[in-house]
Amino acid sequence: MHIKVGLLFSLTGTTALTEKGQCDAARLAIEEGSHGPYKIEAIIRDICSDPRKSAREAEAMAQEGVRIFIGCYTSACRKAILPVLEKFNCLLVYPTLYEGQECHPNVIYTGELPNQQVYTLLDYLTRHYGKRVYCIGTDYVYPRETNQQVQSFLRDREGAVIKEQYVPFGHQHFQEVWSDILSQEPDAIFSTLVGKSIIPFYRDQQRLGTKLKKVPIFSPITKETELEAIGAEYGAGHYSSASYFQSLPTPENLAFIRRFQQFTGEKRAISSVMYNTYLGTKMVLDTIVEARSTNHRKIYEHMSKKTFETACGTMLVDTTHRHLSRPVKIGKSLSNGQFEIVWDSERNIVPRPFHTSSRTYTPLSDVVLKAWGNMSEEAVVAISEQGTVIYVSSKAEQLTSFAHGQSVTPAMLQAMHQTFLVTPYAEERCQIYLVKPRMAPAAPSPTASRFGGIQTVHPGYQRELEIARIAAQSTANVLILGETGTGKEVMAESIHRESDRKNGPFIAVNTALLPKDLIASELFGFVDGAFTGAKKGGAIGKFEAAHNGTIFLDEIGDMPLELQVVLLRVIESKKIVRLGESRERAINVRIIAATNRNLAAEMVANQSFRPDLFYRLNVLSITIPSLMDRPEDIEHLCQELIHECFLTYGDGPQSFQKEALHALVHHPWPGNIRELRNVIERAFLLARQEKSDITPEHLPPNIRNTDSYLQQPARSSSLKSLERQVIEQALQKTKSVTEASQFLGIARSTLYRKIKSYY
Ligand SMILES: Nc1ncnc2c1ncn2[C@@H]1O[C@H](COP(=O)(O)OP(=O)(O)OP(=O)(O)O)[C@@H](O)[C@H]1O
Repeated sequence: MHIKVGLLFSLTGTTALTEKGQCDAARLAIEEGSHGPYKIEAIIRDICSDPRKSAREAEAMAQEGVRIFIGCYTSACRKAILPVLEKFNCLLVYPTLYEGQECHPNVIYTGELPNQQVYTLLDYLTRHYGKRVYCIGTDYVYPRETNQQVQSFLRDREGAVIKEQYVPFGHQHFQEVWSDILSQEPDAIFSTLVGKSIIPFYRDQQRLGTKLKKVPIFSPITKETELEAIGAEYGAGHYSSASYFQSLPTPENLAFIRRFQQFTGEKRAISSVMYNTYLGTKMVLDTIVEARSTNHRKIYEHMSKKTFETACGTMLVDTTHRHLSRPVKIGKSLSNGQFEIVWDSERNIVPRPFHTSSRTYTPLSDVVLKAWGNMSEEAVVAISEQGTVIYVSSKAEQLTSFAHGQSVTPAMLQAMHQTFLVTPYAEERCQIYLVKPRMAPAAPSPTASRFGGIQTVHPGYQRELEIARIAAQSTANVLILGETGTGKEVMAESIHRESDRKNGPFIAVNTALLPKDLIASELFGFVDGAFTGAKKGGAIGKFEAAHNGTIFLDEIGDMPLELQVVLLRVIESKKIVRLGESRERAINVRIIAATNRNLAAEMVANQSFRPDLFYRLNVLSITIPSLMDRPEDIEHLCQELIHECFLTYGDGPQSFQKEALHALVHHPWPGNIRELRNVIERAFLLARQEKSDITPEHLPPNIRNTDSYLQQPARSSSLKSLERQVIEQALQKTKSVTEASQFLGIARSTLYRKIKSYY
């Protein structure tokens, strides 16, 4: 089958300097590929850097049956052909770095986006040269849009664009611009000049003397091809960023350079726009062969499931944004026209075509991180997408020796994970790590505290057990707080068993599991005919059933408001009224309530819990720490749980292999003891069948491999949840919203708004 591919490049015109090389790169990909049953014919049209000509040529080619286009260097040319792509159902491979803000269903973008290229460059610039930047660009959409992002990036880092200057396409005289730059004394220049203007701009700097030479030019555009045109001696000492540089020493790149130079018969410079064009053409042609289709939707569907091994690392098409997730490097130009790599992301940077703010945190988030860093037992480190430390708490500084502004390599991260217990929080533009020293798992020691069925060596939890002991000796209502699966019900039952009521009933009710309209009848009972469907003869409720004993109200935060009023009355009057009856019945019941939510914060946020009921229940409050916060308890819990399994099943393993226990102790256990229990029971049954001890092979892979942290999902997915935890802690530690807002260092109104957004 014959497929015509339209190559839309400027072979004349101001941007021909860059686009000729792109055209050659596309031709190489077409020539050297093996295209199965397809014969690929390249049709080349010179679009002369002219948007109207681009649209005319594209339309004419589409009428001749072209459905795949490659090229359109400037955004103006790309935008001009979009209606043609839509009209004829065509696909454009757009292989050029650009300003983003687009995700067109007929385009696949294989050039770099500002978040991949410009932010990395600016990050490097501000770290090495300063924060006052002079922007110079050609007057069209790419430079203007990009400079808005530069403005925002610098503003977020207390820097500034001291001037934005634009010149028309093809502008050649830069003396005035340079004297202006000289008078402004910037720390660096950010250039988005394209085409022929680049040559005099760089040359004039050299000519105008040594003072100017000291100001480095950072440009996403000026690469090997442009340096070749400028003259390498004029272009040394400046910076650019991209996935690809000709100087990359990978075998794939060396082979690519050889093939390219053989193909063109010239020993000429190769730059990233050329490689991105080669890559985009190859990706689309390989996909056409695989998908057996030239339909743009099918091509994208196939492409977005694949990874592509390239001369600069593995890349993949982002399934939502049609751009490439890619590694990025920063190069400093040398006097031989090549770039020395001075920074490498060493991992892919995901594409974010739509610019919001480059800022990693909102001001509140900064405060939250600081508050978290100050009050938490954990050390806190935040690392930007570009691999720079953007926040490090003082604890983290001591523990990890990371410093603010430092570049962190994957090897350094790996070392951190191996040395410490690390919980990663994936944030949109950064990773936050909560870091703790790995504690040697302590066997229950003489210092272990026991209360009912609970044993702990964790000092914080031991203090909570003291409160539980006081609760057992009193009749006060108790509120138990803790994440799901931490053992709130076990705690409630232990209080009951240790109290004078131990011979009375212990009745547990999970309000969240009851249908809303049945909670009242379940709790307070009902008489014959009280409501449609009511059981004949009526029934007593849980309160009456718990008479002279304890009622455990789990998930109390889910109780509807109207029932909270009734519960409050019951607590105050110590009497209940069955549904359908007016007679009051005296009851003697101790109430223990539990929740994994923050009732105090919910009261403030949306009044979904009555403060008077909260204070009635919260006479004594016990907080159960999550298992992640008390790893020293895990080993004895494992021993207890395996023993329990042994008693249940009558035979089976009674111990763990050392490696298995090590893996269990070092897992973060987001599901707490409930998850630990399930894992141990499963491992017990597998080992029992093999008549062996529990070994790592009996554990699920994510637990077995303690170093598999890179694959582990972050325990919490967003900074928002971290922020929420900090705010909840602040509300718990303080007596009012005003005090909490002072503690956090934010306005009271901001705190109210934040709380409202969580619930
Ligand atoms: N100290 C403990 N020793 C052994 N097993 C425990 C202990 N604490 C809790 N468990 C077990 O962990 C599981 C969860 O406990 P429990 O139901 O008390 O947690 P919870 O905090 O009330 O959970 P949820 O919030 O989901 O209601 C149960 O299987 C329980 O037997």
